[in-house]
Amino acid sequence: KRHKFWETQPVGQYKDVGDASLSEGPIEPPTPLSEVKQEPYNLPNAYEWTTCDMESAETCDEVYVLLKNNYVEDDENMFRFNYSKEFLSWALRVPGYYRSWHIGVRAKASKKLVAFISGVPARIRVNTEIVKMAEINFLCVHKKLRSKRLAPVMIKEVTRRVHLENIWQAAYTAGVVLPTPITTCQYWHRSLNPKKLIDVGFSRLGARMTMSRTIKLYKLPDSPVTPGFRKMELRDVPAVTRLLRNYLSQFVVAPDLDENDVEHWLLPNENVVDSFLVESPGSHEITDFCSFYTLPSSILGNQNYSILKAAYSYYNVSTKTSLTQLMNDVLIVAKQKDFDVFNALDVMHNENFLKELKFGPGDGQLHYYLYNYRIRNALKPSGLGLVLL
Ligand SMILES: COc1cccc(CC(=N)NC(=O)c2cccnc2OC2CCNCC2)c1
Repeated sequence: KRHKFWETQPVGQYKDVGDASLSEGPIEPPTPLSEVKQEPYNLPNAYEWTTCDMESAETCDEVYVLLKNNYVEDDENMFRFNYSKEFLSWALRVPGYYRSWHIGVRAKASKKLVAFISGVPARIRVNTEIVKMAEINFLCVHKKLRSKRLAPVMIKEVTRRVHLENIWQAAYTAGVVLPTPITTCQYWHRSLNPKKLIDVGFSRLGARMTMSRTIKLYKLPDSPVTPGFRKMELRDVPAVTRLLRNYLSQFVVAPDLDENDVEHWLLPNENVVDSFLVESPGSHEITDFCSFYTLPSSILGNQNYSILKAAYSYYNVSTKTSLTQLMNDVLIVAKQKDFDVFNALDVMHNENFLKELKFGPGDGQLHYYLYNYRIRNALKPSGLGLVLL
């Protein structure tokens, strides 16, 4: 497929795949800051750039409404991601963030926000190299402005602003294939409220299955079974950081998280992220960790329901409790919190529990990309230790 824009960018090109002569690392060297384009790229005349100050409740609400009405839908256009305002604030106001990387496009006449793209700084380890990167997310163009070729200019503008902060690599995901994925993940769903999922068309009643048989199939205990399983607290940050850093070191690509990052990304934050750990009752040693983030979806066109309450597997570490038992406890807690479905990608060691815990395969794939960084050997999803929101 022709990728007019992506063929001009420093990303792995299809023709490079398998070329062992190409070394791992940056594709292009950094540009001297004086040579980085100082002024913003040109937009079509009727539109203007705006920096979205996510600390302003009003601007945060504008971004929320734009995404709620125009962001990613599933392949059958039955659901649309409905990131909450508090989630967007958490996802964008990260330790060391740059306000200039929260980029909007307004219609000059109406001043309405019609497009958005964001970047947040992250330290990502690729094999033994720790690389400062921008995590790019929430690229959204209003439905009425599609195919005006706004996305390429928004990607170039966020790239320019990232370069101005002397950062030359980025990480991003997409449901579509672009040049060239570092890995392609399958997503899986575990029903928690099968009756609602079938009613809204997310799931279908299995062949030779009745509704009551299906409800029984997905039934879970009322509370977690692992002794010492509890909610993470602020005092746990040092121990969880040690546990997580050690666990993530086995993957080819993973975030390089310090205590400050762990406090931001993994401390429980109501309706945004939930995290739990296992503290051995005797030794008080923290042996296991699990977490999920809250990302509801709008249900498009159903009489009885308007929101699908979905939990997304985040970072999980098992050193004493089996990963399967740990994740079953996470499912139990998600059900207690009235989630309808628990989603997971087949990254890290997730494939070891998916089938046993009655996850079903989703109907799509999520592709991971690095910008201006070549990885020599193709990565399996099990080699990926990075979960993007
Ligand atoms: C159920 O509502 C949906 C609303 C919009 C799209 C999709 C399908 C889909 N595209 N799902 C995923 O990308 C996905 C499935 C499992 C785990 N993480 C995922 O995506 C995350 C990470 C990438 N950014 C979006 C959220 C589902």
